[in-house]
Amino acid sequence: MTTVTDLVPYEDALASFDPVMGLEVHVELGTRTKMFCGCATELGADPNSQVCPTCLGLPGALPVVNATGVESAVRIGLALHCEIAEWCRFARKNYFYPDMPKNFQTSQYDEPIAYNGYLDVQLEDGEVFRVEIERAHMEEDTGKSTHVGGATGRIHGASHSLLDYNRAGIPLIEIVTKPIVGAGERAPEVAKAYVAELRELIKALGVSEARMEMGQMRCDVNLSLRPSGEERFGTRSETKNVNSLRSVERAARYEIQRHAAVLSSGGAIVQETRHFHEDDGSTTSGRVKEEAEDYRYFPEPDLVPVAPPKEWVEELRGTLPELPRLRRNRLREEWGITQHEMQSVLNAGAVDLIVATTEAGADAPSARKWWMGELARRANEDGVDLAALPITPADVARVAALVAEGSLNDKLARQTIEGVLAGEGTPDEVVEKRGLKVVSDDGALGAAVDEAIAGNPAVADKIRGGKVAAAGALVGAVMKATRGQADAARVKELILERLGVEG
Ligand SMILES: Nc1ncnc2c1ncn2[C@@H]1O[C@H](COP(=O)(O)OP(=O)(O)OP(=O)(O)O)[C@@H](O)[C@H]1O
Ligand SMILES: [Mg+2]
Ligand SMILES: [Mg+2]
Repeated sequence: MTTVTDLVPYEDALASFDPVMGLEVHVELGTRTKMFCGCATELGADPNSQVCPTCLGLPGALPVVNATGVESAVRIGLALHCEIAEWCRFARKNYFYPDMPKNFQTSQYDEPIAYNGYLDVQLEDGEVFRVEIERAHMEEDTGKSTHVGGATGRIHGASHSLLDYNRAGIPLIEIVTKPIVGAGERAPEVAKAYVAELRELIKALGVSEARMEMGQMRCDVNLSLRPSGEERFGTRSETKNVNSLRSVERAARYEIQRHAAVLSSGGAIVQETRHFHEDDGSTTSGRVKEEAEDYRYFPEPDLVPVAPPKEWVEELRGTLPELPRLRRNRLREEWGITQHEMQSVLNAGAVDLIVATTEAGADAPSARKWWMGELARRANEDGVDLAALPITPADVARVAALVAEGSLNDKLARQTIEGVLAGEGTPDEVVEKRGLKVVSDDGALGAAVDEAIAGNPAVADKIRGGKVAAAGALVGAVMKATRGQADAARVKELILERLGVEG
């Protein structure tokens, strides 16, 4: 399948070379309609059911700019601390590719809507690394080709290519970094952290769900090496459409090792696009890359220039949410957890759920405990996102409240959650229907306690002799006999009372 390429061990590559990276991230905006026409953007529609003369580039069709698309672009630019152009145009980027029905992509070239910004990213050890942003510009997505037939199902060897233009014309924002220098051996980690932070930012802005696995956000990883101490950049390779955080990190790492192998053996890097392969983490050659002039960029004659009024831009600046990194650090302190624990919460997609649960009245440790424990396990088992589980933060807060007031113990609380997930109703309804209340009534517990003492005379003697810790075994026996519904603390008190021992 993939051609085997010599690689230099990672540490050796870094001993002789300094990596330079450039990340281009494409984000599909969640607008209702396409960037230049009124076609719907919903996913999953029948192929070629969401197309019109404009997005198919038929002669005589005229595009119109999607105002929400521009607003999203400005908000992204502002959140990235960019300057916003007072006046800018779209440009035609001309190239032939079957998934691009117009034979050009409407993009922006030397007049991007946002430029000169930065995004601070936090690395695993807590250090903050600033990634400078060159520009964020508006453009449109291409269609989708599927290669079928033949032996491999890949483009080479397939007998047919099927084209679906539903995606053609969906608004994209392309965010391009300046060359990232000075990351050294941490370049792959920086790349991953940058894309992760950008994704959080995009989600916080509400402009896209930014689901990488669905292609709503994808990253091109440009990478070159220069001999340590050298000023001039080396020739870059560009690994296209990397679609997970882990893959971004792996692609950068692989390219560092591959470039080092080529350069160390006296070879030269070809400026080309490359494809990343999830299975073995390798990249293979794509096409030799056009230079900008090959695209014959020129200003789009069919679209008016975009001139965002200053007051409007300032108004949008006022609506920006708290930056995700700062919000995470604030919550981390409020919840009293480590950076590492916060990372797990983030990875689980649980930040907002925990916040909502605390807002519904739970304390942060309980909210975190349920979402990161029982519920994370369930989501994992069912292969769904935590947020997709059929339980609300208010439900979780109610369970936590029942535990806090002593009506439920841990085990019963888990059964209550199980009932809610099974669609049996609200936590109170589940408790009622399943009869899950903790039994703390002495009358009801007394018999079980007596039985436990009678059934374990040796343990009872130990306790009488002063070994209070041994009471745990008897508590366990009572819990078992009452199918977990006894109030464990009260049971222990009763046992000690019965045996005439001070607690
Ligand atoms: N020698 C280099 N080594 C590593 N990164 C580089 C180098 N030169 C430029 N870059 C980075 O590579 C990226 C290039 O993206 P850009 O969109 O500007 O151009 P492109 O890749 O030629 O165009 P396209 O949008 O068609 O892919 C930028 O992030 C830039 O900072
Ligand atoms: Mg680019
Ligand atoms: Mg590029």
